[in-house]
Amino acid sequence: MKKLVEVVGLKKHFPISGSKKVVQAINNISFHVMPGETVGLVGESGSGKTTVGRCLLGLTDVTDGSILFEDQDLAGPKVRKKHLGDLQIVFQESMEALNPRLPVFRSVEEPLTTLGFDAAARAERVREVIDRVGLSQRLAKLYPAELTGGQLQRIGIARAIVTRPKLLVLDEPTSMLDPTSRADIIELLISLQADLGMASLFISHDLSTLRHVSQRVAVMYLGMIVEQGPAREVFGRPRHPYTVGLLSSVLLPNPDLPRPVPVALKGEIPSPIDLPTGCFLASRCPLAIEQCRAAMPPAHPVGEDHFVHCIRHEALGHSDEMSRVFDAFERETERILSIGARTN
Ligand SMILES: Nc1ncnc2c1ncn2[C@@H]1O[C@H](COP(=O)(O)OP(=O)(O)OP(=O)(O)O)[C@@H](O)[C@H]1O
Repeated sequence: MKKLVEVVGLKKHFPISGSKKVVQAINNISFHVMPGETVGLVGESGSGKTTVGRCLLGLTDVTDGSILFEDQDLAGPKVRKKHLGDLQIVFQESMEALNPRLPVFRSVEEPLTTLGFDAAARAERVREVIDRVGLSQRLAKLYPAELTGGQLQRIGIARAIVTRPKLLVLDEPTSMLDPTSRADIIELLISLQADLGMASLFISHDLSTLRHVSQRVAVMYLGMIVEQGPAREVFGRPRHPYTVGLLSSVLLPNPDLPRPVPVALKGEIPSPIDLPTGCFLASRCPLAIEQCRAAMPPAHPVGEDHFVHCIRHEALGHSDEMSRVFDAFERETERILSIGARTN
């Protein structure tokens, strides 16, 4: 099957005013999204997830590399224009994407106006998507300030799907919501995707949500993808010390879960302005050896469609301790996601 989106060697560096240095937000990443699939992009705050989404949408220019959509480079203005309605984004807070002075249906129809739809076609599409996201038509006449967080997020989703996109970028779409609204929105997104056949890039630092929604997942650290592969493999048998550390840290607040964690990352995250040579994780990784500090590790295949940038991935092994941690992670995921089901 043809790839829907292919990102090749993407770099994004932000200049710092009054300095020759730059913020190295994205450092040579490559990944793809197949039609209809959900790819999860996970990483701690500042790892570059939002910047990847913004580059895809053309909201920020890229420093190097290319983004292909159905084999065409989006860098060409004509190609970007041709695919304007094909790529859409849902932000963490839809309030920011909506005009506070307009009833929300006007914000939902805006992307159609840009695409040149006439008033009657716009009205029909808006009615259709308001229904589809589970809101009453009455609510669409209200102003953003009159809606709850969950309703606003549904409006943000309606606005994004109104052009019938092939790729939806979801940038932390549930992180500002209470647990019940969060579970509802996740279920809505899953059902929309099944009905409309859209692909999505689901950006989140919430591993439990990503485990639930993604078919494949890419783990970011300091602007690099350190591990990518099928979600069940990456979450069930992670092969990069950073992924193991990230999963272990989710479980730490719960005293009933196993410890000590299999990989405890030490120290501070290096600054994206002064990145170290070699592996960016070396200063924090308990498995690091001299060679890790000498050169950036290339991608090692560790399974079908599963890669890690780590020369020590074999040393990670797969202990009983680690299995218990990941079983506990699965149970924690089920528990969190069942909250919405129970309260509905
Ligand atoms: N406009 C900008 N100018 C300068 N630096 C920026 C800009 N936007 C992002 N950055 C920097 O780029 C890096 C990546 O930021 P980004 O927001 O993409 O990370 P993130 O993983 O999405 O984090 P979060 O989960 O907190 O949103 C950070 O160091 C951030 O400070």
